[in-house]
Amino acid sequence: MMKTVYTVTLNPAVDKTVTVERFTAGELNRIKTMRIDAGGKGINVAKVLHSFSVSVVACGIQAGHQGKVLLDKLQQKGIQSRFIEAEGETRTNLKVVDEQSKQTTELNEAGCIPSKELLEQFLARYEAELDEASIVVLGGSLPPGTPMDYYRRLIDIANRKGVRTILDADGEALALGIEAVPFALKPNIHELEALYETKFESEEQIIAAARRLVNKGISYVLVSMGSKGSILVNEQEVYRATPFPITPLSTVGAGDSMVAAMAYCLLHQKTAGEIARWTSAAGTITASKSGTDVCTLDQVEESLERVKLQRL
Ligand SMILES: Nc1ncnc2c1ncn2[C@@H]1O[C@H](COP(=O)(O)OP(=O)(O)OP(=O)(O)O)[C@@H](O)[C@H]1O
Ligand SMILES: O=P(O)(O)OC[C@@]1(O)O[C@H](CO)[C@@H](O)[C@@H]1O
Repeated sequence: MMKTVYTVTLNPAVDKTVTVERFTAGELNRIKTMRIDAGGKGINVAKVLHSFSVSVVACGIQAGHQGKVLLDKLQQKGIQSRFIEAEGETRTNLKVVDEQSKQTTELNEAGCIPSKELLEQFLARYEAELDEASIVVLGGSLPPGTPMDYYRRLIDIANRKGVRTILDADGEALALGIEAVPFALKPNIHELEALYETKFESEEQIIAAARRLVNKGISYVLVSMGSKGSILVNEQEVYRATPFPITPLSTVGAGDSMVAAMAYCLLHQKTAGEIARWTSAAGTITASKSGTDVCTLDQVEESLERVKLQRL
């Protein structure tokens, strides 16, 4: 059985992570350390899956010098990539880590604008290559000018071919993507609130919102809630996973590690309870690492029992 995971990152980034002692808006902040990583949600998922020894292909759109930097970084890690080249320049996203508060401030560029022809070319290539995939992960913002229903189209194609999809997006791209009924969704709490234009006052409300999505035919909805952990809902079950204590170094990519762990669990036919545990362990370990550095399989396996899992 084919076990390759395709990750789609239409708007990737070179992530520049800097640390400052104490970030103060409106003042001069001296940088203490700096690192560059290949970034973008699908790319981060590919990094985790590659380190889990899963066959993975990172696809998407790249451009210019920064696009080459990104491809070089993937190559150095041994990650197979199939990116279409656009005009312009792949964006650089700045992540400022405050050493004292342990908070990360993110400044994400909009990204380069792919032409209509290039977007059509990507769709055609995606459709042709999908025959090799067993799971497709669609993650992150759409590049400026991309039709908001682009994820819906990508999910429609995958559904027609019987390939399971995991969607991690926000705003209108998420809302329209849901219409195509992806196999799984990983919204964070803010994305879920924005989707239903509400502020959740209780866990029951979060579960009810996730259930509405499951009732549309989505098999798994995994809601991540930062240090508060996550809630996994499927047709029969609801789980709450509470992470073990960590010192967060950079939470960038923590959600992507959860998505990667979900893909890993689906490939290995794990139960809903196991998915809740694995995804929580993966996200938590990545949150304890610097830059866009991600969890390893050994670290996740060693921490599984430290996740507090409750069936609700
Ligand atoms: N401060 C923290 N302490 C412990 N675990 C954390 C912390 N922050 C994040 N995590 C872990 O990471 C997971 C994902 O976090 P979050 O909900 O912030 O994801 P996200 O918003 O999708 O992140 P991103 O988009 O940056 O990848 C959480 O469910 C939790 O397991
Ligand atoms: O601007 P988007 O596409 O929503 O998010 C992009 C991004 O913030 O997401 C990843 C972390 O999840 C980073 O590697 C990257 O910079």
